[in-house]
Amino acid sequence: MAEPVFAEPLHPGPASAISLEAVSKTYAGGVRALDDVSLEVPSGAFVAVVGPSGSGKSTLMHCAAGLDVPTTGSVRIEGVEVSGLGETRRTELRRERIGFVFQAYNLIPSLSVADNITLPLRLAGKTPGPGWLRELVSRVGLPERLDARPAELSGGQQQRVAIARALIARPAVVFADEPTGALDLRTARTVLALLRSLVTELGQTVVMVTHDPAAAAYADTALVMADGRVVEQVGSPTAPAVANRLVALEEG
Ligand SMILES: Nc1ncnc2c1ncn2[C@@H]1O[C@H](COP(=O)(O)OP(=O)(O)OP(=O)(O)O)[C@@H](O)[C@H]1O
Repeated sequence: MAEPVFAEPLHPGPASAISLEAVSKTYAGGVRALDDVSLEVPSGAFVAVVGPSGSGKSTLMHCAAGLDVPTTGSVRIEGVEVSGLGETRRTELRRERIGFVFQAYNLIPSLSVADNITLPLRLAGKTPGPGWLRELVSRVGLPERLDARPAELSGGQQQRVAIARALIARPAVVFADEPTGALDLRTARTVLALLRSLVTELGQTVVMVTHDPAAAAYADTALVMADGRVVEQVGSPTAPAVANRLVALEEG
Protein backbone atom coordinates (compact mmCIF):
# COMPACT_ATOMS: atom_id res chain seq x y z
CA MET A 1 0.00 0.00 0.00
CA ALA A 2 1.30 3.51 -0.82
CA GLU A 3 2.34 5.74 2.08
CA PRO A 4 -0.45 8.17 2.99
CA VAL A 5 0.04 11.81 2.05
CA PHE A 6 -0.69 14.32 4.79
CA ALA A 7 -1.60 17.76 3.54
CA GLU A 8 -0.50 20.33 6.11
CA PRO A 9 -3.38 22.26 7.71
CA LEU A 10 -3.25 25.98 8.28
CA HIS A 11 -5.55 25.62 11.31
CA PRO A 12 -5.13 22.03 12.48
CA GLY A 13 -8.47 20.57 13.52
CA PRO A 14 -9.11 17.62 15.77
CA ALA A 15 -9.88 15.28 12.90
CA SER A 16 -9.45 14.78 9.21
CA ALA A 17 -12.17 16.32 7.10
CA ILE A 18 -11.48 13.75 4.39
CA SER A 19 -9.52 10.54 4.60
CA LEU A 20 -8.73 8.13 1.77
CA GLU A 21 -7.11 4.77 2.44
CA ALA A 22 -5.81 2.59 -0.40
CA VAL A 23 -8.43 3.93 -2.80
CA SER A 24 -8.51 2.54 -6.32
CA LYS A 25 -11.09 3.23 -9.00
CA THR A 26 -11.39 1.18 -12.15
CA TYR A 27 -14.02 2.28 -14.66
CA ALA A 28 -15.99 -0.09 -16.87
CA GLY A 29 -13.66 -0.76 -19.78
CA GLY A 30 -10.74 -1.31 -17.44
CA VAL A 31 -9.27 2.21 -17.03
CA ARG A 32 -7.62 2.39 -13.59
CA ALA A 33 -8.21 6.08 -12.87
CA LEU A 34 -7.07 5.89 -9.21
CA ASP A 35 -4.36 3.51 -8.14
CA ASP A 36 -3.95 2.91 -4.40
CA VAL A 37 -4.32 6.49 -3.18
CA SER A 38 -4.06 7.23 0.55
CA LEU A 39 -4.34 10.77 1.84
CA GLU A 40 -5.67 12.90 4.67
CA VAL A 41 -7.12 16.37 4.29
CA PRO A 42 -7.03 17.92 7.77
CA SER A 43 -9.80 20.23 8.83
CA GLY A 44 -8.94 23.83 7.92
CA ALA A 45 -6.55 22.99 5.08
CA PHE A 46 -6.57 24.44 1.56
CA VAL A 47 -5.42 21.68 -0.78
CA ALA A 48 -4.90 22.00 -4.53
CA VAL A 49 -4.95 18.89 -6.72
CA VAL A 50 -2.89 19.30 -9.90
CA GLY A 51 -1.68 16.96 -12.61
CA PRO A 52 -1.74 16.31 -16.33
CA SER A 53 -4.99 15.67 -18.17
CA GLY A 54 -6.23 12.17 -17.41
CA SER A 55 -4.13 11.80 -14.24
CA GLY A 56 -7.21 11.17 -12.10
CA LYS A 57 -7.96 14.57 -10.50
CA SER A 58 -11.70 14.53 -11.20
CA THR A 59 -12.02 10.91 -10.20
CA LEU A 60 -10.22 11.66 -6.93
CA MET A 61 -12.59 14.55 -6.27
CA HIS A 62 -15.69 12.48 -7.12
CA CYS A 63 -14.64 9.69 -4.78
CA ALA A 64 -13.49 12.03 -1.97
CA ALA A 65 -16.76 14.00 -2.15
CA GLY A 66 -19.01 10.95 -2.14
CA LEU A 67 -20.25 11.61 -5.69
CA ASP A 68 -18.87 8.20 -6.66
CA VAL A 69 -17.59 5.20 -4.73
CA PRO A 70 -14.15 3.62 -5.15
CA THR A 71 -13.75 0.12 -6.54
CA THR A 72 -11.61 -0.77 -3.52
CA GLY A 73 -10.40 1.12 -0.46
CA SER A 74 -12.00 3.43 2.05
CA VAL A 75 -13.21 7.04 1.87
CA ARG A 76 -14.22 8.79 5.09
CA ILE A 77 -15.91 12.18 5.33
CA GLU A 78 -15.46 13.44 8.91
CA GLY A 79 -14.89 9.85 9.94
CA VAL A 80 -18.02 8.46 8.21
CA GLU A 81 -17.20 5.62 5.83
CA VAL A 82 -18.78 6.54 2.50
CA SER A 83 -18.49 3.20 0.72
CA GLY A 84 -20.68 1.52 3.30
CA LEU A 85 -23.57 3.92 2.77
CA GLY A 86 -26.47 3.35 0.41
CA GLU A 87 -27.12 5.86 -2.36
CA THR A 88 -29.76 7.78 -0.33
CA ARG A 89 -27.65 8.19 2.79
CA ARG A 90 -24.59 9.09 0.69
CA THR A 91 -26.62 11.83 -1.02
CA GLU A 92 -27.79 13.12 2.37
CA LEU A 93 -24.24 13.15 3.74
CA ARG A 94 -23.03 15.00 0.64
CA ARG A 95 -25.85 17.53 0.85
CA GLU A 96 -25.18 18.19 4.54
CA ARG A 97 -21.39 18.11 4.70
CA ILE A 98 -19.97 18.93 1.24
CA GLY A 99 -20.12 22.13 -0.79
CA PHE A 100 -19.34 22.27 -4.51
CA VAL A 101 -18.04 25.02 -6.78
CA PHE A 102 -17.81 24.26 -10.51
CA GLN A 103 -16.18 26.02 -13.44
CA ALA A 104 -19.62 26.75 -14.96
CA TYR A 105 -21.10 28.19 -11.71
CA ASN A 106 -24.26 26.03 -12.12
CA LEU A 107 -26.62 28.68 -10.74
CA ILE A 108 -30.36 28.40 -11.37
CA PRO A 109 -31.25 31.19 -13.84
CA SER A 110 -34.82 31.73 -12.62
CA LEU A 111 -33.84 32.16 -8.96
CA SER A 112 -32.54 35.32 -7.31
CA VAL A 113 -29.03 35.48 -5.87
CA ALA A 114 -30.45 35.04 -2.35
CA ASP A 115 -32.55 32.01 -3.39
CA ASN A 116 -29.61 30.43 -5.23
CA ILE A 117 -27.41 30.81 -2.15
CA THR A 118 -29.97 29.34 0.26
CA LEU A 119 -31.13 26.53 -2.05
CA PRO A 120 -28.96 23.75 -0.52
CA LEU A 121 -30.38 24.49 2.93
CA ARG A 122 -33.95 24.68 1.69
CA LEU A 123 -33.52 21.36 -0.12
CA ALA A 124 -32.48 19.90 3.24
CA GLY A 125 -35.62 21.42 4.84
CA LYS A 126 -33.68 24.06 6.78
CA THR A 127 -33.54 27.84 6.82
CA PRO A 128 -30.32 29.82 7.15
CA GLY A 129 -29.70 31.93 10.22
CA PRO A 130 -30.11 35.56 9.05
CA GLY A 131 -26.72 36.50 10.52
CA TRP A 132 -24.88 33.80 8.57
CA LEU A 133 -26.53 34.70 5.24
CA ARG A 134 -25.66 38.36 5.84
CA GLU A 135 -22.07 37.53 6.72
CA LEU A 136 -21.68 35.29 3.68
CA VAL A 137 -23.04 37.76 1.14
CA SER A 138 -20.88 40.46 2.64
CA ARG A 139 -17.79 38.20 2.53
CA VAL A 140 -18.38 37.44 -1.15
CA GLY A 141 -18.98 41.14 -1.80
CA LEU A 142 -22.59 40.96 -3.03
CA PRO A 143 -24.80 42.44 -0.30
CA GLU A 144 -26.44 44.82 -2.79
CA ARG A 145 -27.27 42.14 -5.38
CA LEU A 146 -29.45 39.71 -3.44
CA ASP A 147 -32.50 40.26 -5.67
CA ALA A 148 -30.59 40.07 -8.98
CA ARG A 149 -30.86 37.08 -11.35
CA PRO A 150 -27.61 35.29 -12.32
CA ALA A 151 -27.78 36.61 -15.92
CA GLU A 152 -27.51 40.15 -14.55
CA LEU A 153 -24.13 39.39 -12.93
CA SER A 154 -20.60 39.13 -14.32
CA GLY A 155 -18.85 35.75 -14.40
CA GLY A 156 -16.80 36.61 -11.32
CA GLN A 157 -19.92 37.71 -9.43
CA GLN A 158 -21.73 34.50 -10.41
CA GLN A 159 -18.81 32.45 -9.14
CA ARG A 160 -18.91 34.38 -5.85
CA VAL A 161 -22.62 33.52 -5.56
CA ALA A 162 -21.72 29.88 -6.18
CA ILE A 163 -19.08 30.08 -3.43
CA ALA A 164 -21.62 31.53 -0.98
CA ARG A 165 -24.04 28.72 -1.95
CA ALA A 166 -21.29 26.15 -1.32
CA LEU A 167 -20.75 27.55 2.18
CA ILE A 168 -24.32 28.18 3.31
CA ALA A 169 -24.75 24.78 4.99
CA ARG A 170 -21.38 25.17 6.79
CA PRO A 171 -19.93 22.10 5.05
CA ALA A 172 -16.96 20.11 6.27
CA VAL A 173 -15.29 20.58 2.89
CA VAL A 174 -15.79 22.72 -0.19
CA PHE A 175 -14.67 20.98 -3.39
CA ALA A 176 -13.87 23.42 -6.16
CA ASP A 177 -13.41 21.96 -9.66
CA GLU A 178 -11.45 24.41 -11.86
CA PRO A 179 -13.29 27.31 -10.17
CA THR A 180 -11.47 29.96 -12.23
CA GLY A 181 -11.46 28.08 -15.54
CA ALA A 182 -14.03 30.42 -17.12
CA LEU A 183 -12.68 33.68 -15.69
CA ASP A 184 -10.18 36.26 -16.90
CA LEU A 185 -6.92 36.55 -14.99
CA ARG A 186 -7.84 39.48 -12.77
CA THR A 187 -11.27 38.10 -11.84
CA ALA A 188 -9.71 34.69 -11.23
CA ARG A 189 -7.37 36.26 -8.69
CA THR A 190 -10.25 37.82 -6.74
CA VAL A 191 -12.07 34.47 -6.63
CA LEU A 192 -8.92 32.65 -5.47
CA ALA A 193 -8.24 35.33 -2.86
CA LEU A 194 -11.82 34.85 -1.65
CA LEU A 195 -11.31 31.07 -1.28
CA ARG A 196 -8.02 31.75 0.53
CA SER A 197 -9.71 34.15 2.96
CA LEU A 198 -12.47 31.62 3.73
CA VAL A 199 -9.77 29.15 4.75
CA THR A 200 -7.67 31.65 6.70
CA GLU A 201 -10.48 33.55 8.41
CA LEU A 202 -13.24 30.93 8.81
CA GLY A 203 -11.13 27.76 8.94
CA GLN A 204 -13.09 26.37 5.97
CA THR A 205 -11.53 23.24 4.44
CA VAL A 206 -11.15 23.60 0.66
CA VAL A 207 -10.01 21.05 -1.94
CA MET A 208 -9.50 22.61 -5.37
CA VAL A 209 -8.84 20.75 -8.62
CA THR A 210 -6.93 22.96 -11.03
CA HIS A 211 -4.63 22.76 -14.03
CA ASP A 212 -3.31 26.25 -13.25
CA PRO A 213 -0.07 26.48 -11.20
CA ALA A 214 -0.88 30.11 -10.30
CA ALA A 215 -4.19 28.97 -8.77
CA ALA A 216 -2.47 26.15 -6.87
CA ALA A 217 -0.19 28.77 -5.27
CA TYR A 218 -3.15 30.02 -3.20
CA ALA A 219 -3.33 26.64 -1.42
CA ASP A 220 -1.37 25.41 1.61
CA THR A 221 -0.42 22.23 -0.21
CA ALA A 222 -0.47 21.04 -3.82
CA LEU A 223 -0.95 17.33 -4.41
CA VAL A 224 0.54 16.38 -7.76
CA MET A 225 -1.15 13.48 -9.54
CA ALA A 226 0.13 11.27 -12.35
CA ASP A 227 -1.33 7.99 -13.66
CA GLY A 228 -3.91 7.73 -10.88
CA ARG A 229 -1.45 8.27 -8.03
CA VAL A 230 -0.45 11.18 -5.83
CA VAL A 231 3.21 11.32 -6.78
CA GLU A 232 4.25 14.41 -4.87
CA GLN A 233 3.14 16.85 -2.22
CA VAL A 234 4.34 20.45 -2.57
CA GLY A 235 4.05 22.44 0.68
CA SER A 236 3.53 26.23 0.45
CA PRO A 237 3.40 25.88 -3.34
CA THR A 238 4.55 28.64 -5.66
CA ALA A 239 3.40 28.86 -9.28
CA PRO A 240 6.91 28.17 -10.69
CA ALA A 241 7.43 25.18 -8.36
CA VAL A 242 4.11 23.61 -9.43
CA ALA A 243 4.68 24.47 -13.11
CA ASN A 244 8.12 22.80 -12.98
CA ARG A 245 6.62 19.60 -11.52
CA LEU A 246 3.96 19.52 -14.23
CA VAL A 247 6.46 20.13 -17.04
CA ALA A 248 8.70 17.39 -15.62
CA LEU A 249 5.74 14.97 -15.61
CA GLU A 250 4.72 15.81 -19.16
CA GLU A 251 8.30 15.37 -20.37
CA GLY A 252 8.93 12.24 -18.32
N1 LIG B 1 -16.83 7.66 -16.48
C1 LIG B 1 -15.67 7.19 -16.99
N2 LIG B 1 -15.64 6.03 -17.66
C2 LIG B 1 -14.49 5.51 -18.16
N3 LIG B 1 -13.28 6.12 -18.02
C3 LIG B 1 -13.25 7.28 -17.35
C4 LIG B 1 -14.43 7.90 -16.80
N4 LIG B 1 -14.08 9.05 -16.21
C5 LIG B 1 -12.75 9.17 -16.36
N5 LIG B 1 -12.25 8.11 -17.04
C6 LIG B 1 -10.83 7.88 -17.37
O1 LIG B 1 -10.11 7.86 -16.13
C7 LIG B 1 -8.85 8.53 -16.27
C8 LIG B 1 -8.78 9.68 -15.28
O2 LIG B 1 -9.76 10.65 -15.65
P1 LIG B 1 -10.03 11.96 -14.80
O3 LIG B 1 -11.16 12.68 -15.47
O4 LIG B 1 -10.17 11.62 -13.37
O5 LIG B 1 -8.66 12.77 -15.02
P2 LIG B 1 -8.36 14.33 -14.83
O6 LIG B 1 -6.99 14.42 -14.26
O7 LIG B 1 -9.46 14.97 -14.06
O8 LIG B 1 -8.36 14.84 -16.33
P3 LIG B 1 -8.67 16.32 -16.92
O9 LIG B 1 -7.61 17.24 -16.37
O10 LIG B 1 -8.53 16.13 -18.40
O11 LIG B 1 -10.06 16.68 -16.50
C9 LIG B 1 -8.77 8.96 -17.73
O12 LIG B 1 -8.06 7.97 -18.44
C10 LIG B 1 -10.21 9.01 -18.17
O13 LIG B 1 -10.32 8.80 -19.56
